[in-house]
Amino acid sequence: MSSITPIGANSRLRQFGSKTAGPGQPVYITGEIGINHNGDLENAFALIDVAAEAGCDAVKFQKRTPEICTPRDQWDIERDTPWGRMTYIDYRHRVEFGESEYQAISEHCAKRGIDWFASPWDTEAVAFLEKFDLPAHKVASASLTDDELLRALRATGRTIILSTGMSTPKQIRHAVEVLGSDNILMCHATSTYPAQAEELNLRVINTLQAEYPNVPIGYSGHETGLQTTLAAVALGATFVERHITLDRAMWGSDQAASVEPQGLTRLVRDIRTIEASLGDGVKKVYESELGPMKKLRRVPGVVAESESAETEPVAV
Ligand SMILES: C=C(OP(=O)(O)O)C(=O)O
Repeated sequence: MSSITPIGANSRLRQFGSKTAGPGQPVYITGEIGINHNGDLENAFALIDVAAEAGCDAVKFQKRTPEICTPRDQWDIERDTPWGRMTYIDYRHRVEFGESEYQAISEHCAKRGIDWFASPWDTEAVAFLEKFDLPAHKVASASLTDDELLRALRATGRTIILSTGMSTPKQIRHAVEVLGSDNILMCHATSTYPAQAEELNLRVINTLQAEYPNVPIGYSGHETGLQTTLAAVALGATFVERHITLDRAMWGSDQAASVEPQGLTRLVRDIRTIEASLGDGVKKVYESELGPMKKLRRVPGVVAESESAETEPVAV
């Protein structure tokens, strides 16, 4: 059980270690390493460095217990891999990090000043991750209907990010009932790799905001390119996650739909610009507009002090 105290029922803010995510807070940006490290700790360190240098708040991994997560009839199927021909279950072990590797990852992240967390895909993986003092856990879209996993995650008391790809509104409602809404942040997602623009349906971010007013809403993107993730931020996403890779041509199922180092740097920079530009929604006349106003406005009009903030802030 964690020592983290929830910010409180009905608050739309969520704690991620020393950082806070939610409306009015900087977008919490996560570089999803997933299994793009290909089981190699040096690749993981290099990806952590890339995310830290780009200005991400966190990196994320996926943690599976291969014997639980791999259907029994798939175990013995052989496949070619960069490490030679091997059975699928051996391959699943090959790309999974154990305790000593995650200890090294913890130390490396601390050195680089970046958080890490993971999506556990089974309850043993939850127990494994609880050995580390993580800022959050994530429910992958594929796990949204796994009540046993959701209950184990709720019991940790940590912030839970719930991804909603491949899920119906009814399934999402049920998952929120199981997890409780006080400690979750929900992500809109489309679970295709790469996802097509026509199927991103970014306005669902606003649909979720309306249905879950006390839950911060974020975006977990699997598209190629960056524009649509920036659009998600403009629509009010308070959390963003994108897969990251050292090189899209590397071996592995998620590499091609991942963002490379240069793209990640641009993405973080542009998210910060967009969040600064969204403002508070209160219409006002800026000091910096007074000069141009004097030069350009033929009829000065009357601006009383009380008129400078006529509108209410827009709730996002
Ligand atoms: C697959 C994952 O998430 P999403 O559904 O957001 O892609 C994950 O976090 O492991």
